[in-house]
Amino acid sequence: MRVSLIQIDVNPDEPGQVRRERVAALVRAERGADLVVLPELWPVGAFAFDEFAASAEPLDGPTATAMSAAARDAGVWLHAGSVVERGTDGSGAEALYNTSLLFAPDGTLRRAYRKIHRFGFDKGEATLMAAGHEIVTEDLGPATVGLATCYDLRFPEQFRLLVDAGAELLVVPAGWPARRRAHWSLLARARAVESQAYVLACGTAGTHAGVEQAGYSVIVDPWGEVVAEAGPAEQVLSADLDPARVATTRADFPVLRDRVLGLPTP
Ligand SMILES: NC(=O)CCC(=O)C(=O)O
Repeated sequence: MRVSLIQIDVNPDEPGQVRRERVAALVRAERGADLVVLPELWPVGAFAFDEFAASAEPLDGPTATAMSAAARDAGVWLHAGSVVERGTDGSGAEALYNTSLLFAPDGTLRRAYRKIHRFGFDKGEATLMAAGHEIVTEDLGPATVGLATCYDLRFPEQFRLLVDAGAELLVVPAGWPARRRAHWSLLARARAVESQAYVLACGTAGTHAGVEQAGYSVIVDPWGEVVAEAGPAEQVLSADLDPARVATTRADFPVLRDRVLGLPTP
């Protein structure tokens, strides 16, 4: 199974429509891959909080439309990273979500995942966006993917639920800052080891809203070994994966079988 992670440089001087067209061309160039992955909030920048509202779009907005066409033209599954989604909350009030979009090779939007853990504590994304509540997986044929976004990487309980739902490839688009790059690399490997699954962690490059991005997108195998790692700049990171290794790793070293569910709380 061929996967390509496109680590996009989010440059605030590049107009949104220009970036969409540029990224669509990069996706089309990955014809032959099975799965292409883009980072978190690449149309606006994960830390460009002041621009979230203005850049918000519905699930059939300009980014989704461009990415649907690119997936279809390339004939690939496309995890198009995330967009600021303009949606509604449970009461029908308008709300923004950090929503990842997964397109099938025919261009249909197959899954939308609203980020569960919002970053920023009491500011930024955590106050501007509403939280998702749904664990999302999708069977791509060669493997089942489980979706998480950036800060979710710090919450192993979400990854347990993804594994329970059948995930073999954990796809994590991100806009991770350079100053916490060590956490990014460590957590990507930790989630792979504990899940005995591939982790495809795709970040951004460049600096936006004064926040230097880490880059260093990484593909980790079910044993926790790094299969491929990007540098700090814009880059396409590709690798051939063997999804059967998930089952063999879990069978040969069956730690997931030894989980004790329902441990008593202190
Ligand atoms: N966009 C994010 O979720 C940033 C997460 C982050 O910076 C961190 O977990 O550290």
